[in-house]
Amino acid sequence: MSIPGLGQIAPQAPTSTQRTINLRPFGEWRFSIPHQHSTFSSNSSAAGVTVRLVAGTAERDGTELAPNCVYTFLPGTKSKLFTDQGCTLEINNTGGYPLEDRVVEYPSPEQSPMLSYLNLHFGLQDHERAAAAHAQLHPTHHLQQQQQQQGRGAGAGATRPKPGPRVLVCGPRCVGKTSLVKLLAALATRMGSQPLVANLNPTDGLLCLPGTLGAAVFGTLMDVEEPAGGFGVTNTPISGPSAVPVKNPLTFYFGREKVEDDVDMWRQMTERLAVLVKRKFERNRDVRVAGLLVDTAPVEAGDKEGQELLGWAVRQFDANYVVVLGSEQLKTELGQQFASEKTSFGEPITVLGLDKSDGAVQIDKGWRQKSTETAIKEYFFGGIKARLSPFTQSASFDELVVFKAPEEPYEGAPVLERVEITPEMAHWTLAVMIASVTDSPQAIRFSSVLGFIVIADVDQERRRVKFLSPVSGRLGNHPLIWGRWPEPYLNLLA
Ligand SMILES: Nc1ncnc2c1ncn2[C@@H]1O[C@H](COP(=O)(O)OP(=O)(O)OP(=O)(O)O)[C@@H](O)[C@H]1O
Repeated sequence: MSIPGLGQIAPQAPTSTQRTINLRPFGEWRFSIPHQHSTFSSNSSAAGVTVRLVAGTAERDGTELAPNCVYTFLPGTKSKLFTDQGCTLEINNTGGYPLEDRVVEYPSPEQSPMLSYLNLHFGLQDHERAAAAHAQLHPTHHLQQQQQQQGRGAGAGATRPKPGPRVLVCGPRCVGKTSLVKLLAALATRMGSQPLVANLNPTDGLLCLPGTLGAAVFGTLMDVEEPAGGFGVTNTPISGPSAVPVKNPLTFYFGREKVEDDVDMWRQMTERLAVLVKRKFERNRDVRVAGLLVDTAPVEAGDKEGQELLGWAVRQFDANYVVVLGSEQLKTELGQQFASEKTSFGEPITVLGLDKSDGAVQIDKGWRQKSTETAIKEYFFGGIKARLSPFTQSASFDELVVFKAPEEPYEGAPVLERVEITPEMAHWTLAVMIASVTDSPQAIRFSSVLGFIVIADVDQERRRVKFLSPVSGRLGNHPLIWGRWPEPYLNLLA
């Protein structure tokens, strides 16, 4: 018998952390697992929320989940699983993460924005097939010989081999631009294609830290588990052994958060990236035929300067499709801008408007900052699949050559200034450039990034600096660039 007030604790209903959901065709399971912060600690060793595909098909941004495999989605992931044929998913939150999720189903596929995204993919595949047929009819070596005989360089007009579709995806903030680029890249690779993907939005990094612009060939499976869904830092050779094939990005160090922070530098880097993309097209038939997908920074309707910069990018990359997500007005404005323009191959520039998914959500400043911190941590210490041990190195001030991007860019400002190491640099991430310390500041600024180090400690009296590097060995005569962003939010050695 129990005495009221002093009796036994009423038996608790067992709280199950596992549940099963069924999705109809074209349904989505949308989920968000907040970044971990000090007030929350997981009550188990589970690294995140796990999902198993029990029946049917499911994919994250175009990359399919294998049946019966357990996938772990980590804190800091905001995404969806989509099914075209219907599926059953088993979701397990043994760690008790504050998961927010919901199932979204549409009365018919026509009402899901995914249908238009898939149709875009099929349209691009047609274009790719046409480019492949063109390549078959006009083998490159023959064309190059022809150009040489005619005394024309590789840039000469109509005889150049025509690449596959070059698609620039744009739109206002957080409408799902990156998700669409990921989806199109993943679907293309599923068809055996090897498209190039370029990122012109410094707030994100493509297979690299935020603050960079870059491009990479996507010819293999993407990592569905990492928070950035295959575009993050854990998919590169620096991240060590990986179950998912790594990609080799070509990266420029912008060192600022937004395009507006240094428009002139952004233009110059975009122009150089486009030159390298075209060079890749010239040298690799498969990549050329698969074409290009370009992700861009947010631009709103009515933003004349933003649209002018989009126009610049379209011309540099010779894009023949401009996909505008989530703004009919922006689509109209860009349609007018490109109405009478043609690519260098004489193709019209087609502006397509697509609806945004209502699942694409605004990412607030705090979430972004946490994602940036996570990317930096993962770069040096690895993710859940592969832990990395960065090397702590010590050097005298005279051994490192550091350049700094000017605080506030102004017309005629030097691209870089040589600086002494100071305590102010502690905890900043510096880019290691593929250049020599004897190169000109211009050559260093526009060389590509070899990797990053983080300054751990500066001892001004002894003129020594301690830093973390993902690889052992001296930096040799590689110069370093100290950018203006991402700021040192965290002490990696704490
Ligand atoms: N259908 C969806 N369901 C759930 N989440 C989604 C969906 N589509 C996109 N998201 C998520 O919404 C967020 C914003 O999407 P995304 O990053 O693709 O937008 P964006 O337009 O590229 O953003 P930005 O303007 O910051 O570059 C991301 O976390 C993405 O994973």
